[in-house]
Amino acid sequence: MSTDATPPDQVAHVLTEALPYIRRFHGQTVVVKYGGNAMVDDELKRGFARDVVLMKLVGINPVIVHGGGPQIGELLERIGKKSEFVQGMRVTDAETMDVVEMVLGGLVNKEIVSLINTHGGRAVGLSGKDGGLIRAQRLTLTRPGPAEQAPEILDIGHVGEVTGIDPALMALLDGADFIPVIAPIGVDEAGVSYNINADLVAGHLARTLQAEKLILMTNTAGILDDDGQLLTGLDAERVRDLIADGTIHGGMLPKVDCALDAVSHGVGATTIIDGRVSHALLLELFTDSGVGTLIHGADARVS
Ligand SMILES: Nc1ncnc2c1ncn2[C@@H]1O[C@H](COP(=O)(O)OP(=O)(O)O)[C@@H](O)[C@H]1O
Ligand SMILES: CC(=O)N[C@@H](CCC(=O)OP(=O)(O)O)C(=O)O
Repeated sequence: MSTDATPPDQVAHVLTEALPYIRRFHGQTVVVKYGGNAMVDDELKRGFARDVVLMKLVGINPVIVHGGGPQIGELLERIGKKSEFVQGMRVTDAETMDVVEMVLGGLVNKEIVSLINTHGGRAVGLSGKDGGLIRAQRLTLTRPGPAEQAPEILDIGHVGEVTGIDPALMALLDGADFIPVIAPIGVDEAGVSYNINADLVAGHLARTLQAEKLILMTNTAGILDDDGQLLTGLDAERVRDLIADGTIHGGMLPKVDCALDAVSHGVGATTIIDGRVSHALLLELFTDSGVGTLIHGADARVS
């Protein structure tokens, strides 16, 4: 029974609007990237956990990849270490890598697991090291050198790129109705750990699992144009134009990169949504209007 003043016909309308979406996503995998900037207040975090539990209960298979950039920055600051970024990636020396493991694999991961579990779900927290889930190698970044000289190779330490994802553990968890919550840490064959941008992990995972949808939750309404207006639907060509003219930059670049990669490799669609909006996940998945920016492939369904 509804406890607020919402008229019954509106409640009925919302539920019937959701029905075709529930049918469409039933049995499908949806990868959700929960960005550190979207984890801003306790009420929003509880709303996120409830949305994930609801997804699971209506037969969707949610897989959560979380970030935690601001949370890593906070702990580094507390121990008197400065955060430095090169091309959007955190320079990660051995000490920083320890902090990344503590914050992502420990604090943030377990907080999300605990929230989902207290709202009726069965979440399991993992980093990419568990079960060899995320294989990685050192990411090489370059900067153009002086005229006619080779590009300069930049050393940013333990920053990784995904070389492979082993879906076996995901299948096992899905089969037993658990919700995986994944910290973006990878490991190479020698057992060396890498700090990986969470958007890139989410994109790879969506591709490996052939997800129906990849949802990136961040701290803007979606992709905005130069006048600050929300762009609701973009195809690959338009995204490339927006990158070329500088409208898309900074932290939005890895998101659109992984979105384009995902939709060109079998993922139904990617949406970039505002994690600061209460129940943004439900609005995105189960309403006609959706929220945020949808990036679709050439032959994708636009919904
Ligand atoms: N065209 C754009 N539209 C919206 N945000 C953009 C755009 N280009 C760059 N950005 C920046 O990207 C940021 C989101 O990336 P980021 O800070 O890395 O978020 P997260 O922590 O969620 O991964 C926005 O807050 C904004 O500053
Ligand atoms: C290499 C690199 O930069 N890794 C990120 C990993 C966390 C992340 O991606 O968190 P958000 O999604 O909240 O930004 C970092 O250290 O901040």
